Amino acid sequence: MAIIELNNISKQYRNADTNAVDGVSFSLEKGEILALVGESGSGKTTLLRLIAGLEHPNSGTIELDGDVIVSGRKSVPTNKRKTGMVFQDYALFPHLTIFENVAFGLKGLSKKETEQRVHETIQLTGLKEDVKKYPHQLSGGQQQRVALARALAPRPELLLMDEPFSNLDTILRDQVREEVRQIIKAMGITAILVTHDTKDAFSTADKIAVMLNGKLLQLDTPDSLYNNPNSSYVAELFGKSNNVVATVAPGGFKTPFGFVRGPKDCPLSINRDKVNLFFRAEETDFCNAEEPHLCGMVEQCMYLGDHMQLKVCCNRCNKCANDCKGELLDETQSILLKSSVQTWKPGDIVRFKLKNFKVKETDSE
Ligand SMILES: Nc1ncnc2c1ncn2[C@@H]1O[C@H](COP(=O)(O)OP(=O)(O)OP(=O)(O)O)[C@@H](O)[C@H]1O
Repeated sequence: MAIIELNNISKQYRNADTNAVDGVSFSLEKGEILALVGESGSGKTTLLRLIAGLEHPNSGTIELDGDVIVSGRKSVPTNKRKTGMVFQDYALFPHLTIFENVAFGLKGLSKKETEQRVHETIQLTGLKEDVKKYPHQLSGGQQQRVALARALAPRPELLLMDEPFSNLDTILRDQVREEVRQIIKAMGITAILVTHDTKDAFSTADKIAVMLNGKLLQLDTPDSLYNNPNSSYVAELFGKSNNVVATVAPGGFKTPFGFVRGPKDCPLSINRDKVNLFFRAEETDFCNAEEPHLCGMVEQCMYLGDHMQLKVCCNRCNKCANDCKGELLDETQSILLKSSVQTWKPGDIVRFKLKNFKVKETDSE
């Protein structure tokens, strides 16, 4: 059953020319974690605030746990929505202890019930030793957990988190992401987190929604978004990708880098001469001149720690046995390859094959 359902939600701020959120619809099942990703100004925070009740949309409806909470002028107040919120700066009360911070949102419970609920939540979030401390006595990661515990203590149906990891350093961030996911999953709560960091999204969420200019471009599992992006914008957001223009030929495709044999399940009912071959930098293998291969020339090398990223242009010299010279469609095309060997230099000839690629009739943008 859907816990949250948005239908055609739009929001235009006063004096703005365009919608900050533009016709967004999606639903989430109980227990799912969704990450909203997108560049700055794409509308992520506005969407979260609309769900929380901190903003009201110009149009559209929102249902939470089967109840309509937003429709026309109807807007269930924030404190009556079964949502919990974790803010980017945690927004803890500095003069209250951790216990008091976590207890803050608990209304209508007896003293005993409050104590029990706070202790249960604190236990889950691993803060048992810290209940009597004040926020400034805790590390960033611990404060993050207090903010999470405070949002979770009232047992919301939906947890909303705005850039929850952005104040943490890289090492702590990896650890806290994992902890947060485990806590949310252990409680079976549905959650939406806003982030501009795709690593946050990949490591924490079950589904990812990509936003641009207020619109939802694609909502899918991390795997589908990575392997089947519906636009070059989404593809680029999740890692370096290549989109090579190719000519359809018997048995495959002619590209500026050589001939690519068509996969068995390739949609060769393609009704046009030119297509795009989409593949990621890591979906290639280097090979030698004796086996069928594509080739190009290294134009630029970039050291990236454990690997090197090569910018490869089409090979305009005659050193390679692979006859790609006759098939040049667009000599200006270049691709990115990833190599664990770090000895490449500009001008080197690269021979490679595609382990995997997708044929796209047109780029959907
Ligand atoms: N209170 C406001 N009044 C007017 N315009 C606003 C307001 N809040 C946001 N906007 C505008 O709405 C658009 C979406 O902003 P929003 O903060 O939702 O994007 P975002 O994706 O969360 O960005 P960021 O990652 O930088 O936080 C932007 O153009 C922003 O300038």
